[in-house]
Amino acid sequence: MTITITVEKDGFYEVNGMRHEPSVSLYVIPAASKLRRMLKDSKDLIICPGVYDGLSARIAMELGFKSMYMTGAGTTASRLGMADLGLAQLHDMRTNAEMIANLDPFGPPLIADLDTGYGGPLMVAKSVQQYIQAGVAGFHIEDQIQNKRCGHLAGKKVVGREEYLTRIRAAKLTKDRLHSDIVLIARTDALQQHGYEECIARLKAARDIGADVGLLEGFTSKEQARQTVQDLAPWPLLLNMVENGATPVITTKEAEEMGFRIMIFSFASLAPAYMGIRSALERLKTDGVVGTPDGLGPRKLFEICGLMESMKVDTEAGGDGFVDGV
Ligand SMILES: C[C@](O)(C(=O)O)[C@H](CC(=O)O)C(=O)O
Repeated sequence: MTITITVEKDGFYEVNGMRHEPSVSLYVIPAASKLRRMLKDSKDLIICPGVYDGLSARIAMELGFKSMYMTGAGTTASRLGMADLGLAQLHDMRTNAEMIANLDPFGPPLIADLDTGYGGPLMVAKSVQQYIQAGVAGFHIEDQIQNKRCGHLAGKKVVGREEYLTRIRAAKLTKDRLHSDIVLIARTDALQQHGYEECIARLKAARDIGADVGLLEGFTSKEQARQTVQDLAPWPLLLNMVENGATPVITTKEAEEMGFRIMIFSFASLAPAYMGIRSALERLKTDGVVGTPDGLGPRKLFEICGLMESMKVDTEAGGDGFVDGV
């Protein structure tokens, strides 16, 4: 016999088509558990557009993406106005991740960049704890030195294997201590400095400590990407697709066929934001107007940012702020 239980957004659930009032809370599934289930219960590629602020996250949600990635490069660019050179610290990253992860409690789980973990084992433990408390569903932690840089720039340096594994161990112990489902993604940037074999050795060691997913940063060819999936199978791997970076363009279809389980697109919002904002400001400079298309007024933009839901919350509570609309 098959019993189909469908949990609705309001917490009511249906068993074989009959609607029931919840006697237990079925609907507050932590994002981390959601992501873990997505990894476990299906073989589908988990596609995460890179987002870097509230608006880019809202757009990803508007389009129905099932998961998102908070880019450290984008966070650094948007919050600090600086390049991805290890300048964003735990506070910058955690506050951004927390805001994005909590925009919609029923929304897509968020994977967030945790860079190097921002220090020694104690600091890694603190960082992981803060990500868990912020509602982040998964994070990657890497082996670059603290003065790190974007994984797609030359001149990267990594710490020794043992120090890297200390970071992974600190992360794993923290998530276990807090009984969190947060998905631990072990990233290595050792390819430039030490070559492919060292990357595989590092990732295998991270896997043996209990990392859930592996990430080899900056593949230089499609063959190498495919080979890594095979060399580490059946361990799930994440592919970071940065167009015009170190890796040739790999589509979601190709990544799925290669056997990757998660794919992040770090610059999916940042690069288009640059192009869009720049051309609008150019028009302003040359024509004296921004040239915003018809229909794209404040209301439309606020609707993307939850205007209707906010009005509903106020009205349901008896507020009179929106009785005459907006
Ligand atoms: C994935 C990454 O950590 C990010 O911040 O999005 C960056 C992206 C980039 O700067 O190219 C990385 O690959 O190091």
